[in-house]
Amino acid sequence: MATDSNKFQAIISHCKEYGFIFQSSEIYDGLSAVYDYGQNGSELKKNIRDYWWKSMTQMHENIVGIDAAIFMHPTTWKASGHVDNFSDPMIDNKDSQKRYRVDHLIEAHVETLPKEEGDKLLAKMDQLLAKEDFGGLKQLIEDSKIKCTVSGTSNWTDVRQFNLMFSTQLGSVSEEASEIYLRPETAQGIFVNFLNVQKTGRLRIPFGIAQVGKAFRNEIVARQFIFRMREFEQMEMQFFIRPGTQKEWYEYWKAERMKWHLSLGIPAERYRFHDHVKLAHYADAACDIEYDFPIGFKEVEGIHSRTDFDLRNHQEYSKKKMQYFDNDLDESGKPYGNYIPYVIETSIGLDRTVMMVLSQAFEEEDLSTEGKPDSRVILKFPPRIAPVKLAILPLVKKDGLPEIARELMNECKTAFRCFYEEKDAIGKRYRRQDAIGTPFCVTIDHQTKEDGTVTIRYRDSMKQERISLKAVKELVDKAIL
Ligand SMILES: Nc1ncnc2c1ncn2[C@@H]1O[C@H](COP(=O)(O)OP(=O)(O)OP(=O)(O)O)[C@@H](O)[C@H]1O
Repeated sequence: MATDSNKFQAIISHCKEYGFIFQSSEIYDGLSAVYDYGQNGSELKKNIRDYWWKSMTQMHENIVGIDAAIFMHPTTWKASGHVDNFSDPMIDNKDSQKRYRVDHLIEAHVETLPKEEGDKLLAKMDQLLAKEDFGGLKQLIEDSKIKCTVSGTSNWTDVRQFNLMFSTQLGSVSEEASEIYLRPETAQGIFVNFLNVQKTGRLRIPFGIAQVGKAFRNEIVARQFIFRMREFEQMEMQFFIRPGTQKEWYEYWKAERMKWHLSLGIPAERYRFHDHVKLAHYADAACDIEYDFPIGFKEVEGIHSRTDFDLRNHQEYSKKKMQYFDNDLDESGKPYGNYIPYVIETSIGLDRTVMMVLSQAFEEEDLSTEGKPDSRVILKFPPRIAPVKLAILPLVKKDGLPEIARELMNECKTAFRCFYEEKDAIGKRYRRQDAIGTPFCVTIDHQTKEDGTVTIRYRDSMKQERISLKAVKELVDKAIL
């Protein structure tokens, strides 16, 4: 049985064993902080992505989706501030050559201290980070006698900024090639297309543009499975509003996004808001939605009031107008006229959401009865995001049972993902489905031939009942709505 402290490791092993997530290029000993999704992981991820997409676009008449390229004109990243600002303070240990993000190094040390002392240190660190006082941060690390985990020494370099963007060359001949970046966020693809979408879609403020796609960051501390990756997916939505209305829309989206999280069946006490004290260069208000992972409360989603920072800067750097004409009337009866819209952003990591859903769903149940030890590992996914919705299992491989099962398979597989299996005892087959989170199993047996009923077995309660073969599809359809 996994205790709380090793639940994280148990989830990682389970993900590998059941085809959810593998280390990238594992046969070459892997690539750090890069992961591949296997047959079940990619279905789970796709279902979460689809659920987010649908709740943003289909369920909001004033939000549309786009799919912008990963590569963008390099000036994009100057205008957005990423070339100058997208960096973290780092420090290297001279003996081990190991590089640390300063805040992570101090936070790890704080965990070894009594609470009061730790809190003081964190408060001091936050102050110095806010002032970008790198000399002060180095002093704090030295005064606190923080040691490198590899060399065990306190032989530190100065604290320096380290840009997190990956760059590469565009063009085949090296002299002509120009340096471009792999996007570190998807948001800028939305901003540069703001007018294209607004005009062609005849959209009126307030409206939103949503996008899902890969983002790349050269993260330094990268040892938390899919929580912090170098290549990951973001699901972002930029909501364009009239200047001066940002407070109410910020509150609206905070509430709306929390509703979405709760709709995943995760109880409210596993979430909390964390308001930012130190704001990013583009924001006038910001908070995170944090989930209680096995590694503690951590950010899953950010909600940011981005002002007109991005559009204004793109206007300045591109020399193209980024304005919207608002012909609604203000209080004095005049049209609001031309302005650069303000933006509220909701930005959620798809991979972190996968990790959240896995953390919430993973359970090891003790099913021992007197004298007979037994247990099962189960993933209690909400049916709508489970990789497989229905397992169809003929009791035996003969007597016409596989034929009936195949017929059911043909009826259901166009509507949702099913899994067909004839091999092994039925109990074993049920357990394998529990381990990948299949909410329903249906067994076709000899009685099916007589009265057209099947046994349906529910994953969470393990209860079984007989229902009509004809009712199976509708039952699953309803559960995944
Ligand atoms: N390296 C990463 N790996 C996986 N997901 C990430 C990573 N960086 C960011 N995300 C996801 O993208 C979302 C929005 O990105 P944002 O720039 O706000 O993150 P962040 O504040 O830099 O995150 P963190 O403080 O954890 O580095 C985050 O809430 C997170 O879910």
